[in-house]
Amino acid sequence: MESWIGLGSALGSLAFLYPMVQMYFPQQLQSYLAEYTNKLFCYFYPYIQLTIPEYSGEQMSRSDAYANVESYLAASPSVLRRARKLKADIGPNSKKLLITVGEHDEVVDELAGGMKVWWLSSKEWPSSQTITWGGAEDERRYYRLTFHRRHREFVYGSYLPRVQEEGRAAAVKNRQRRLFTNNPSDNWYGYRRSVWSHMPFEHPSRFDTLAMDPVKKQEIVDDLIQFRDSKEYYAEIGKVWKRGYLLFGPPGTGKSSMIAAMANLLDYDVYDLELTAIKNNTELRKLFIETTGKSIIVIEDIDCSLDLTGKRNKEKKKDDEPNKNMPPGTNNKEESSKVTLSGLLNFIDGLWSACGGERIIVFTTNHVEKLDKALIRRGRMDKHIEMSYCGFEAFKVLAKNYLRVDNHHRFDEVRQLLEEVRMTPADVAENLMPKSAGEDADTCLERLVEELKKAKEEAMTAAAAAAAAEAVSKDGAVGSG
Ligand SMILES: Nc1ncnc2c1ncn2[C@@H]1O[C@H](COP(=O)(O)OP(=O)(O)OP(=O)(O)O)[C@@H](O)[C@H]1O
Ligand SMILES: [Mg+2]
Repeated sequence: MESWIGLGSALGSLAFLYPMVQMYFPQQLQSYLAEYTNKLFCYFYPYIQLTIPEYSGEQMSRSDAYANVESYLAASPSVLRRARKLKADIGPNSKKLLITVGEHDEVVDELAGGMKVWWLSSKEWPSSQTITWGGAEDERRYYRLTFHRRHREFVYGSYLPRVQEEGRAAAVKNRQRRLFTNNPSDNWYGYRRSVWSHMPFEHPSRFDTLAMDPVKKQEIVDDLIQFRDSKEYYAEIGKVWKRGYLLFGPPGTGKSSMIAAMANLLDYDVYDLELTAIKNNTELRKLFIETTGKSIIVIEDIDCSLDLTGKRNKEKKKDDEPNKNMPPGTNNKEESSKVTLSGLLNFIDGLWSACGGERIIVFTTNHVEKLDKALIRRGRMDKHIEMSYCGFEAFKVLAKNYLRVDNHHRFDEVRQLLEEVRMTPADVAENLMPKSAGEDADTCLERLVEELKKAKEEAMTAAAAAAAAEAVSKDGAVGSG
């Protein structure tokens, strides 16, 4: 079988005769010759060759199809075993060494039913003497797939889509996850500028280290996994494959930690969207379009983002009034963000998210009551999660995590106090963390109990003071009445 392919290549190399044919034969004879040579070629050579170049399109950007084949071959041990030349590289977004078929080598992929296809990894240099930036980009790498004509339907309809899908999945598994932050729009244009900056995402938070009610936690984990695995379901019901989460609660209750745990669970990238750095809805749209699938788009402290809440609207009105401290002619309106509620709603709704699926959008806030109802209605923010003060179950997770203890004689006391006092998981965690090598679980739990008692006393004193103030104001009201 391989000898047929060799023959094909040999016949292909007869192409050098073509200029001679052009020179000595009239036009019509030339086309006859071309047609019959082609027929003769097909008669002797029943194989089809399909080339997937590394760079394609007007922008000459790296082709996803090429990258997927590369990952597919790297993830197929039976194919790789037959390679004589291998190459190893850490790709732009990968965290592991990718070992795949080296250049000028050909491997065979044996499929069910004794069917075979051949992958050649190769490269060529452009014939024209054009000058380009950088040396390596001059080489044009490509994969060439060879298969028998009679397998054409199978290759186009099943094999190639499978190669792409498996390659993509392997690349996702191997990729270094990233944390993106939006650049100010003044930096968006020019050589190699981009709307997002990124760094490796290496936050250690996981669901098993997250302190919260275990039933609630399990419900969230199930919901996320259900979302991740529901590609077909979303397509079936005609819904964009996205889900919105609203995390609300006081500072230090684990909202940001929960987002990191979500990203780690699902293996998604995180886009941290700073709304105040965005000038208008058009910029917001551009940012969204430039996000990729398998990602969590986060807007932290949404109540502090301009124009979205009642309070901010009032502040905006104040901004619109002329500022006496600014020179005449300058407009402080320009300084304020013009991202509007409707812009943000469009951003979350189907309109712009139609450009791709598998995205989770998370808003966090300390003041859920301040948010516009339109923003957080179901369908936009599908799941509302309250992160609250530390309960006993949440404390047990922290004790296990920070002190490696499942049980302790102090636990009953802690349970009692946590029912009476409100303390955030961040504060509980801080008290549980050993401050020196000599501190053991006893010391840390004792410190926590002391702090809880202190907080209880403070709360009682504050309550008594508030009651006294109320009594005074009531007396005053009665007296004046
Ligand atoms: N529920 C929790 N489980 C485990 N650790 C927590 C939890 N809540 C807070 N912490 C600890 O406290 C620190 C601060 O928590 P985090 O940043 O997640 O709070 P937050 O709710 O996002 O606060 P803010 O509203 O101020 O942004 C974390 O680094 C983590 O160590
Ligand atoms: Mg936070």
